Amino acid sequence: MPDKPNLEVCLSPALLHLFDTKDTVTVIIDVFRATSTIAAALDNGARRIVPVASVEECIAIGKVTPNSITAGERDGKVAPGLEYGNSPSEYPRTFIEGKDLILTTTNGTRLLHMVKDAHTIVTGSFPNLSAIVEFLRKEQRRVLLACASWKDRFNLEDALFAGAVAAQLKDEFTINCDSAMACISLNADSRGDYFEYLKRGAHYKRLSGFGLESDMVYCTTADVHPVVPMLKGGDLVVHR
Ligand SMILES: O=C(O)[C@H](CS(=O)(=O)O)OP(=O)(O)O
Repeated sequence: MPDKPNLEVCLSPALLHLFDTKDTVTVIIDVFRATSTIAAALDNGARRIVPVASVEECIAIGKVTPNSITAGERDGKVAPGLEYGNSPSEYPRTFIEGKDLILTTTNGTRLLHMVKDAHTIVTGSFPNLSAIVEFLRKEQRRVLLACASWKDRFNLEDALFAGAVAAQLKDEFTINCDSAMACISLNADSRGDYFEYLKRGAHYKRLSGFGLESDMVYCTTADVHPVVPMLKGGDLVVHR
């Protein structure tokens, strides 16, 4: 019987250099809120998402891209010069269908640009949890679950999502990685009530200070946007 592929979890972009991303399927995870917003916008019909590192680049690309909107935040608030923010509820089908979303965020889009040599890069969040699990199951390739964390510091929500994925795949993959095991334990501790569990987290407290509790309810609701956002030629598009 062939060996089961490895599954590992990287808990912060600051630790990424310790992992071999070559030929992996790397799942970028930024539950609050970038990868949840990406799942929402693509499932609601965005043509593509262009993830960019800086606000300046976002504005410049927006200017030359027809039917596009510029969006993103810095430190949780809409960045000056951009039209929209990083909230999944800002992108219903009635608004985003057929448009290009040029997006820059503090943590999520930064990590997307850091992974260079993966075989495939996709983005994961609770709204597309089962779609990601099914995709990884079918791919049968080495997996890195990469947490965007918060400014390089460990965060509970990305680790919990990594645990929710790893727990479902643990019999089909080899897990010889303590961070993956720790994430699986977090997932068991949560008993599937992701929102309640994450209320204790620093990121929840910071974003609720901006009145963003409803966003966090959205971002912890499983399987409402069953898409696999995949990086192709620098854009995120729905994998079909
Ligand atoms: O908008 C968000 O949810 C965060 C903002 S902050 O870094 O927590 O202030 O950005 P993201 O890149 O989506 O983590």
